[in-house]
Amino acid sequence: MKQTTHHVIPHILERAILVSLVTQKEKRNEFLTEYSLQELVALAETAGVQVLETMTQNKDAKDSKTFIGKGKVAELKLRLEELDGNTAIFDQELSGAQVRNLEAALDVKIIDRTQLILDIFAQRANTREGILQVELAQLSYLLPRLSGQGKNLARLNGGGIGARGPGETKLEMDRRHIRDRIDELKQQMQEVVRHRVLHRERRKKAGAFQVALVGYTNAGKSTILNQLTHADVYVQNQLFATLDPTSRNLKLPNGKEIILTDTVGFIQNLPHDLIASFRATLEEVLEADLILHVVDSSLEMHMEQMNIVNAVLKELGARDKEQITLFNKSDLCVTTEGQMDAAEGEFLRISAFNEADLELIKLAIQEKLVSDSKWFRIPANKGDLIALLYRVGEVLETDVDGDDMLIQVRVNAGDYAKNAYLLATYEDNGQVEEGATV
Ligand SMILES: Nc1nc2c(ncn2[C@@H]2O[C@H](COP(=O)(O)OP(=O)(O)OP(=O)(O)O)[C@@H](O)[C@H]2O)c(=O)[nH]1
Repeated sequence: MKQTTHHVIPHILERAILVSLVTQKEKRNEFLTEYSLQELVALAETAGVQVLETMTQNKDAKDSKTFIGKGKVAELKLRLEELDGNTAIFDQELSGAQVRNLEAALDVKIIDRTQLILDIFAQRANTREGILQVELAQLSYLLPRLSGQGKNLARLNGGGIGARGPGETKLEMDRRHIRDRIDELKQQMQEVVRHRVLHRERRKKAGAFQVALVGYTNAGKSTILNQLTHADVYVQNQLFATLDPTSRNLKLPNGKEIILTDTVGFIQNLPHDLIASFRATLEEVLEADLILHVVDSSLEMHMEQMNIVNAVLKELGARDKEQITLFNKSDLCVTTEGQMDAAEGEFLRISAFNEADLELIKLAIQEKLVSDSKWFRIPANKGDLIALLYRVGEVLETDVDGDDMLIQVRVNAGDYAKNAYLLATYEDNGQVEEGATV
């Protein structure tokens, strides 16, 4: 019987040589290029590819026809034959013409970094939103790469990378059909986005404090979410184990509940089509009151990873959000003060498996929540103002002092500003410094 779920499609084993081109411009940052190639190995293995070896080509500039140049193509062909390879995976994005020329010259399947990442996403997508987003990204990648009548799609009929995913059967369509399908997917996405916005608004109305876990892929975001909330989110020592955002309630030491959301991992050179297609998901980060930026501090490259995440956050417009950096996996390494100083704002050095560290995370969130709040002293006969406070934010604590009610509220800046003329005179700053000596 034919299986329809993409998880169980029999895997066509790719035996691949991984190729990276270092141009003069990139040479200045050789370390990053080398790291990118190592990462490509991890990505390929995550996608189920057998990696035969890696190959680097130094060149002044890319070759418009074959990307790496004729001589290197000949060398690659020889190695593919010697090692019985059937695939070449390139660390940079290739044009449609380059793919066709390389295919003609090498007679193996040609994949680039973007296509590989899209393939992993296609295997991971589980929700309707994730599936739509991946298919949209795959087709947007494919469309400008089709030649003539789209006959080159035949190369995908063999299955494996580039042919897998939610839109699998649809990848065999011609150009016109692909355009129609992209329009259809965009429409369906609008519906999904509308739902998401409604859902977010509802959550905002409910006044919940929202915290988003962001970070480079494999940094430990899902583990932290699971450990903090006893959730059951898929954790794997693999890249992009989580694709769809997962939200859970988390109770803080003071008894308040907040919403903690795990998001898709970031990676360098995240394909542009993917960022565009996943905007709806990534925008969850924009709604957060606080970002927990998880860093795998056991990696030599963790500073570079941090910068990449910060750059993506900037692209999303989330750069000015409050951040706490969590230098995770401290059980595996010693992170120096100097390295941690590079964090934006506050930071904690933690291990997701250490109970005391988990408490520290909760306390840090609690501190932010409380520092976001104001105390008000409202005379008992001003019931309307008390009701108003419940509308402009989340009431954290109440107390009574003689005839006055003391109310601590995490105010929603916009709503508060509109009502400040009524409320400002009742702000009570003395209350915040609890236990202060007179
Ligand atoms: N030693 C150690 N391992 C950890 C720690 N936190 C997470 N891990 C491991 O790191 C790997 C990745 O963890 P995940 O929680 O899946 O990472 P993620 O950031 O959600 O990954 P993506 O879904 O790829 O974005 C898993 O094997 C975890 O067990 C930690 O503090 N110490």
